[in-house]
Amino acid sequence: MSDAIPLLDLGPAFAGEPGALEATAAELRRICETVGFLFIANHGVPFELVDATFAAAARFHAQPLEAKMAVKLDDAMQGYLPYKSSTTRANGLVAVRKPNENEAFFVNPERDPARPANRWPEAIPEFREVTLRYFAALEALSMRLLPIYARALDLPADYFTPLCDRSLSSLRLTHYPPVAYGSDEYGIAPHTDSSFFTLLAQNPVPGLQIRTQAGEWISAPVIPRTFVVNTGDVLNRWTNGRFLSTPHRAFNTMDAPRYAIPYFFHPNPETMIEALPTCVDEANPPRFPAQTVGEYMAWFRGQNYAHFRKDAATAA
Ligand SMILES: O=C(O)CCC(=O)C(=O)O
Ligand SMILES: [Fe+2]
Repeated sequence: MSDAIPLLDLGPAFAGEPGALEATAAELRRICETVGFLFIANHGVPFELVDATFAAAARFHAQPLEAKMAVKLDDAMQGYLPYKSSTTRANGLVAVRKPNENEAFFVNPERDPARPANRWPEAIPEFREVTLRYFAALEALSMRLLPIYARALDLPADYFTPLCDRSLSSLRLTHYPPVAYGSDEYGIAPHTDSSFFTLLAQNPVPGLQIRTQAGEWISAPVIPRTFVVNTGDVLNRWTNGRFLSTPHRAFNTMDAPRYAIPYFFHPNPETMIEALPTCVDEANPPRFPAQTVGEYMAWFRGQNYAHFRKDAATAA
């Protein structure tokens, strides 16, 4: 099953080898149109930084509940999301009623002085430095990927760059304790991501499953030193449905804790998501209403995080 999720080697394109950008973009186009999930190799992110971030996630979640509640999720969607307090409602897939069997900590970028800064766990001084360094590395990788996505869509290589250079991306550090799952229970229930794309560092503990176009759930293989990349709903809408946003879910079936450190890359909040010029024509009219990224995210978060549901109801 492992070849069901293709592997894309970024080495030649990132090295600027002649013809490599176009060849890599053509391969990315094929994968995004048919699978929506891929592994990337030679991405340039130092492995020590990935390991250090997994360690930071473990250290954060090992704290007493009281210390975690001191940095509880705020209105800017940063901080601690307690165990079983999110339900994957905005999934468009299955009626999920039970909360996810995980807890998480969200880190946001700190570049916008108008937004409140992240709140950091006081007892772990290195946590801030490590997670912000990881955030910066994945943001840099995302910006390097944009020309490949642009060429995959027959757009000028720099098309997405000014639309994504002040993104409100977010890093999630999730803890899935070992549990016996009942019916309708998941580590994280079937969902698509809201992102442009998501970069998920290869997990030493398996547990991610993706739903193929044929409707079958398959387990993602463990390929050391890669990232899993998947198209999110924003790019699915932007491409008028051409790039798939593929459903996935995760469980922890081991006896030990499982951590995941997905980075959700988003365009700038004011970027308007309406069918890209190369994804729409007379025979293929726009399928989604034009919406800014900010508007779309507000809706998505209202659906999935209990904390935001009141706001969502008033906004609706
Ligand atoms: O735990 C994983 O491997 C995937 C997590 C995920 O899909 C998410 O947080 O959106
Ligand atoms: Fe996801």
